[in-house]
Amino acid sequence: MNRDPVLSVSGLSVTYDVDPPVEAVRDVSLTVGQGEVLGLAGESGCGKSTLAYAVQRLLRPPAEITGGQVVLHAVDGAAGGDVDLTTLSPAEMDRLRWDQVAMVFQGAMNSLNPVLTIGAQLADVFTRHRPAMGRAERTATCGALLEMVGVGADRLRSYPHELSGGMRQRVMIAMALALRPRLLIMDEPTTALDVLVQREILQEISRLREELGFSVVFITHDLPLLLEISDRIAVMRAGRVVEVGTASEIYHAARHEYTKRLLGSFPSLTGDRGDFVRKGAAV
Ligand SMILES: Nc1ncnc2c1ncn2[C@@H]1O[C@H](COP(=O)(O)OP(=O)(O)OP(=O)(O)O)[C@@H](O)[C@H]1O
Repeated sequence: MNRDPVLSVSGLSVTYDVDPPVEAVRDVSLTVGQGEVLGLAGESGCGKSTLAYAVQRLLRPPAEITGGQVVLHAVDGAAGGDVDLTTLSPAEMDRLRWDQVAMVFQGAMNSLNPVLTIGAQLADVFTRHRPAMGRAERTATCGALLEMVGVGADRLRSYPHELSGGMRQRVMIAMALALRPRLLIMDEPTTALDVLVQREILQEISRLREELGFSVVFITHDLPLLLEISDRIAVMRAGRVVEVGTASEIYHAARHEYTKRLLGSFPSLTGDRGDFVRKGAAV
């Protein structure tokens, strides 16, 4: 399936300037299509998170982008055109983050402020990014967001400790989707949750993506999970993308030795080969 690109990463490299330097991301090129779920797989330490943080320009020293571009494409040739995120000033990037590209990371649910209600924290996104929005509309929008992720508007006045981990992670997803970003980057968003809650949240993300049409970069070391939820999968190893293919290509016809080894390391994938690839996924 051909989709218009939302994001194109080309030749991106990131080094941690320590002694000796760590080249965490090496010459990575990837595109994410509109409405696509791109899975990013690879074992711990291969550079997945560094790549995600680089795209969002959230890296801090000693990390440094040493080359490449991260282009966010314009919607249908809209004013302003394509933007290379690596060239934006911090203030320009602040405006764009959340608004166009949002991120949910593994520990996100623990980053909610314990002394503020869920409603106040959601409202803060609008106060900062949509200052013209009136109070009543803000409250209504925050309530609708909580409904959308299955938490319920009656939780607006709850404090984080009154919600389960799964619910708090849903709140973080609501926050990430608040401004209707075009791209959602999720770095192990459900890893800390039990399997049932994880599954419910993944179904919710799939449903929301269909409803709202955003694209997703989904990062995890859990390849079976990626095979189920992704349209395409990029496999990373030691900072490089070694293979990109549709979920079906990766599952049935992996070309790279490392991908085959990675597939082989999940016993559930090497027994009777079930129907792992998501129904309706691009082949
Ligand atoms: N602050 C840092 N200073 C030096 N090296 C770092 C730093 N942060 C990460 N690295 C190194 O960069 C490489 C990539 O790390 P990264 O966290 O991006 O990998 P990952 O694939 O996301 O791993 P995980 O799944 O465990 O989070 C690793 O070799 C790691 O040790």
